[in-house]
Amino acid sequence: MNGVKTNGVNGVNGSRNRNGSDAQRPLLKDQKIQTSSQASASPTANGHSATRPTHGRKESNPLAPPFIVSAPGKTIVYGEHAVVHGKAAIAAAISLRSYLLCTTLSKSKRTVTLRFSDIGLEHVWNIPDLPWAAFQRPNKRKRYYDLITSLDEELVEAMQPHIATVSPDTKAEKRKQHQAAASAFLYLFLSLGSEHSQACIYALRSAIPVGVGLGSSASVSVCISTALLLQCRALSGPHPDQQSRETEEQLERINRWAFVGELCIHGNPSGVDNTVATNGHAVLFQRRDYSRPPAVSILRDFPELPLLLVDTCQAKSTAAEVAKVGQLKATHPAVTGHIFDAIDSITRSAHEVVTGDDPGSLENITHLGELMTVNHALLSSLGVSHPRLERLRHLVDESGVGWTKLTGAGGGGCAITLLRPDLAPAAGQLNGEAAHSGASPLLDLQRQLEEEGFTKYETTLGGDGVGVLYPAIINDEEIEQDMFLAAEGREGVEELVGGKYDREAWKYWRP
Ligand SMILES: Nc1ncnc2c1ncn2[C@@H]1O[C@H](COP(=O)(O)OP(=O)(O)O)[C@@H](O)[C@H]1O
Ligand SMILES: C[C@@](O)(CCOP(=O)(O)O)CC(=O)O
Repeated sequence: MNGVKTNGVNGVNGSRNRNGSDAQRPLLKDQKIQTSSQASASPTANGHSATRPTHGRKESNPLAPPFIVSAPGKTIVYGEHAVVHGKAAIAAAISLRSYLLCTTLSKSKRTVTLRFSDIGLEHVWNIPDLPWAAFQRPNKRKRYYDLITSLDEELVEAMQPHIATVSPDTKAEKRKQHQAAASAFLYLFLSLGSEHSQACIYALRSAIPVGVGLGSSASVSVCISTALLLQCRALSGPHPDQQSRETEEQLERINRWAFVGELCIHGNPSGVDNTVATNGHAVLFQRRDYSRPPAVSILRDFPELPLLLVDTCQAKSTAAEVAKVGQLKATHPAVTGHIFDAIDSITRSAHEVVTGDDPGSLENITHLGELMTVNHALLSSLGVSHPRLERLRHLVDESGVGWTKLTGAGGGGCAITLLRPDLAPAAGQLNGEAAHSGASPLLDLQRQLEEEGFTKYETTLGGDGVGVLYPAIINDEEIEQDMFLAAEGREGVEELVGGKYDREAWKYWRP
């Protein structure tokens, strides 16, 4: 693993691997790790960088210790769907995250394993059996810094027999979910790795509910992209004294490959989800031309809006909702064009407010709230609402606590409600004790939502993008795969990976 500094941590030398697993021991504290410039000395078989010893005897080549990468989910505040058609959107990272634990195996092993236990996916591929020849043909081979804007159909086809064997006996819907995640992984593994790639187990846990519009797929894609780029030594850092420009470059590299993962999972993504999952905070995002990088402005000072995030618990498919809007556009180009333009104006008006003075004033929140109401109505006119979303909106409207819109693809999934500041508890209190005591229209609403089977998610907006825990050690203890996979629910995973107790251990690329 290149350029990733050991934390000099506590426990790097003395870490305990409690099940004596196949994983290699972590690097020693003072062991030198290659930097990317050193690594670029000679290309490997896959065209990636690596150093070659200059003397006759081979240097020992310790395998990487287990490490974890993590990325947040997101909520689209304004502009979903229109963003697929070249308009602007604002999205913010949420505090729910995915975690990918990568355990390199000894050299005698030649397998790559996915253990994505949230969705019940377990799969093993034999590395030598994978279609390397197709991916490494001179006109097909991709470099880690390439910008890829569409999948190569021939490569997708070459990969197909290896995807068809993923969960063949599960129900169609589940199989689709498994094969989508497996495709994202395999396309990136084949693009960034080689037949000499080290055997590794990739174990995934996510606190982000799957397929409810909170960007679970983008978060997973960012984790996969980061892990594979780290393993092929195409990233430097993250470390705190890294220069801004270099940091931005690493994030850009991660984001480009995460977009490829998103292409595998839902066909026609705008890229806004993976961009916010990579960079964190909030973003103003627009992709006018799919052959070029999108225009992205990171909103680091995105206000702490008092938001309620509610799940209709109605399953939806991003791919299906995006396709539905695409179909409407094909049939009614002028009408949908006007709707997209109106959504674009909403996003721009909201951007002015959130980047202006005092975005949290009653007047500005009212402005933002009214924009949400109109944005929802326009999404509804595109056909991506759902009776459950309309019921939710109706309940919120009746309670008078704020303004609601669907977030993400719609067709079910989640909605966000911006709370009136004169009625809402302070943002920090929204999810805590204060939200459960006393009588208020907000509490009444929350009770009613519960009664009708809606689920509230506790989250804050903004926060860091992709992060790395290298090695996977928290408070002097190595995080073991079995424990990680068995951790109970979101709290169990978060407690294990130590976000709360050992914040220093996690490193982020912060430009
Ligand atoms: N925890 C997870 N483990 C494995 N795969 C996941 C996980 N979360 C999401 N995915 C992948 O992402 C897909 C969901 O993507 P999508 O329908 O776009 O939902 P969302 O709105 O949450 O992004 C799943 O079918 C699966 O392939
Ligand atoms: C509908 C869309 O704008 C957002 C989809 O978000 P999600 O997959 O529902 O989290 C699609 C996209 O931007 O790729």
